[in-house]
Amino acid sequence: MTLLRVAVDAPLWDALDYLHAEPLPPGSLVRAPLGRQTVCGVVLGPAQGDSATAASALRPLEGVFDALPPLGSDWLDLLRFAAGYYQRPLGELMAAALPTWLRERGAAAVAKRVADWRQRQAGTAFRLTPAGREQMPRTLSSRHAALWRLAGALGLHPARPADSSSAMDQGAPPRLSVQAARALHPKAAAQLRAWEMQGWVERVPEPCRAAEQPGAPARPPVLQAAQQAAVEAVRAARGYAPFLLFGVTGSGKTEVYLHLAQHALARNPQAQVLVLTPEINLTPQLVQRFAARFPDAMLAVLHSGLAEAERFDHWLAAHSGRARIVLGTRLAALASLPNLALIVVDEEHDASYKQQEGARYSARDLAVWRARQRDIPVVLGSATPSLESWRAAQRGRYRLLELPARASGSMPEVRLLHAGQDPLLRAGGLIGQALHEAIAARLARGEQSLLFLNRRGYAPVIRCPDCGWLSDCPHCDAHLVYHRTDRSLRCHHCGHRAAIPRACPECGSLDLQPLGRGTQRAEEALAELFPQARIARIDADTARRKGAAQSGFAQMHAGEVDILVGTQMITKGHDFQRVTLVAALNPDAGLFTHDLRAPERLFAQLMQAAGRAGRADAAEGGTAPAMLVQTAYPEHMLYRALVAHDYPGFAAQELIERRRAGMPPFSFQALLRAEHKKPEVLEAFLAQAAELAAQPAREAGLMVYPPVPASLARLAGMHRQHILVEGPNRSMLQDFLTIWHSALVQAKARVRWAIDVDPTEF
Ligand SMILES: Nc1ncnc2c1ncn2[C@@H]1O[C@H](COP(=O)(O)OP(=O)(O)OP(=O)(O)O)[C@@H](O)[C@H]1O
Ligand SMILES: [Zn+2]
Repeated sequence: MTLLRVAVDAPLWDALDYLHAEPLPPGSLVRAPLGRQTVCGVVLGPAQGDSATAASALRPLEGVFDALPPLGSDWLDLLRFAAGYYQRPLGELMAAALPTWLRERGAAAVAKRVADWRQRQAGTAFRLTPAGREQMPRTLSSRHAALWRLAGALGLHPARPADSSSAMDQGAPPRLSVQAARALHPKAAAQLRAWEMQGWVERVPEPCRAAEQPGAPARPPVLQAAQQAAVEAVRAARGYAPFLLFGVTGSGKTEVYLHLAQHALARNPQAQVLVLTPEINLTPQLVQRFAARFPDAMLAVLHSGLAEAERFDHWLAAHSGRARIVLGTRLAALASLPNLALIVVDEEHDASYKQQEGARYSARDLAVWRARQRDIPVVLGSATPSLESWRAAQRGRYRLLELPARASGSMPEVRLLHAGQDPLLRAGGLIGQALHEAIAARLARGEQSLLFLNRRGYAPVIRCPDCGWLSDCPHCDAHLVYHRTDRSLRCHHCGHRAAIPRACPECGSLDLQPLGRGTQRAEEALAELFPQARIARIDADTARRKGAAQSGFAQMHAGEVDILVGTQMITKGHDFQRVTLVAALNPDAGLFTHDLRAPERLFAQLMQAAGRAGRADAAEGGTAPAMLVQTAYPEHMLYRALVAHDYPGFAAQELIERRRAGMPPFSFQALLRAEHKKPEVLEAFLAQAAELAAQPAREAGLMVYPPVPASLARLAGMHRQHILVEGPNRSMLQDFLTIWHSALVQAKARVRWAIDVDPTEF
């Protein structure tokens, strides 16, 4: 028997020791007993002989996932680093990094699925060989209808052998999956095997793919000079090299990623490329573009929207090294990728890269850490970089690559519509005079408009005009939002639902009124103003139905929608070809909050939204692309920078403010977040926490602020407060956190608390 140290899938601060018949290499995945359960675990190495566990309490492992290759030492180091940096238990990071399906299964079930997966990968798709292309036509005649169709599906057109030098010949031959072949003829699989024996077709791995199938292999466009320079700079880099690709919307950043991936894959036949994207379901085009460009590379996608078993398959494709391209959301930053050679972080500024519960890691920051660890290039791309990355580029820590112009089409002209001077808006309308006219002009020319506002539902609150009663959530410091479609009131924070009262619960008045506006109300207003228009709405409500958002976007791309209205979901990533008008209905709320990142977010969102207009070269007689912003503050610096499409100007201003206030990126922060049902218990804990922090903070030269309520001070019945710690130096902050954290653990408080390093929400 040997003793092994194992990190288990449980929120424990220490790894545990287990007995096993023979030594196992570090990284081995195992199943280990823990209390009355068994959990997934990862072997860290032999036990150190310092186990707190008494020899009599040592237990043997329950099973070893020997169907899976062990996780690499680089992966273990990544998890250890992340656990240490974010002050979280290793087990919690494992839970974030490993697919749930794996964590919940025994060794036998996993072995079976791995075997099935290997079999599926062994080749269930066929494609023509050069010999088949030449010889097969001689044996086929159109009278054998089934064979004829099968050959046609493989890309061979036997009727016209003379054509073989034309277009068909140049791209990769289409692959035909056995499944698709069977749909043509029940005996198609046997026929394909017979052709395989003749050497006319060959098996190709059927890659893990997202649901959408690639179109014909698309020919890459010739890169423009700025794109070419960016590609060359990254290609020329050796070892760790972080780049910030600052490219305006539509400048062809994705095209740069595709070329970089191509070079990385060509340079090394094992190389894997990791591409992170904020929300994969909103950017299916990205998956399609990669799948189409690399028809022969296995592509895996990793995001939380996959069915659990499916996510395991994709994880396995990455972990086994078979997947050459891995596209995923933030959780993919923690994927096991043994041959990682290049990392791309698309829309690197996006807030969704920061995990906001459990292990609160930043996928972007971990991506950069991984690149350094693996000694490879990492490309952070954005039209509106985070101020952290922008400053890193200014200081020369990241190399700045610029794409200053659109690859096609032109940037929309941004116009600020003064809400205070618009008669329709002043009368309480949602669509002002100028916007009304602009939409009408688009409708007349068959062009599309995209309108967004940041509130879903019908109205953000119901109000009683007689006594001032508001529809508040009983569990949160938030209003219940009125949803007209199912006549409900809903809390967007805790999910609480209530029926709309017939009369005011306070004074009995029957005159309850919706206050403010949400997407449903905007949709209704548009339908009244433009009865002939085809209007679609996409927001978190309509997207709840699986595939609904995708089909909404597909209709938009297909030109079946005239006006798309929605939340910020519709402003991201899509390469719309017919949109010539984008409008922000009411963005002002983002200007005045005490969240230091609110202006940065609002600016990025408006720039992204502007980026959806004018992407194709204007049609003959078409309207010039425009973005309209309805605002009561047209003089605001943020809007002025937007009009000038001036991210660098905006960033310079914001950085001046941040430096003056001593805020990130000029300082480093951590939050102690705490919550409890009883405010007095919460306050006592935070007073104790502040006391524990005082001395080590003084020694490290850090500032500890007094406890303050979170911006949502009560959520689902819990009172929430936090303590902010700030200092000029990351490693001092880290050292302090380690001390403070263990003091807090020892305090054994009854309060739920967590440390959030580099917090982005307050
Ligand atoms: N070199 C090129 N020549 C012609 N067209 C190009 C070129 N590069 C990109 N395009 C086209 O320009 C459009 C915008 O490119 P792409 O989607 O890569 O830009 P992006 O910077 O990633 O956009 P965004 O940030 O707005 O999502 C696409 O339709 C793309 O096919
Ligand atoms: Zn609530």
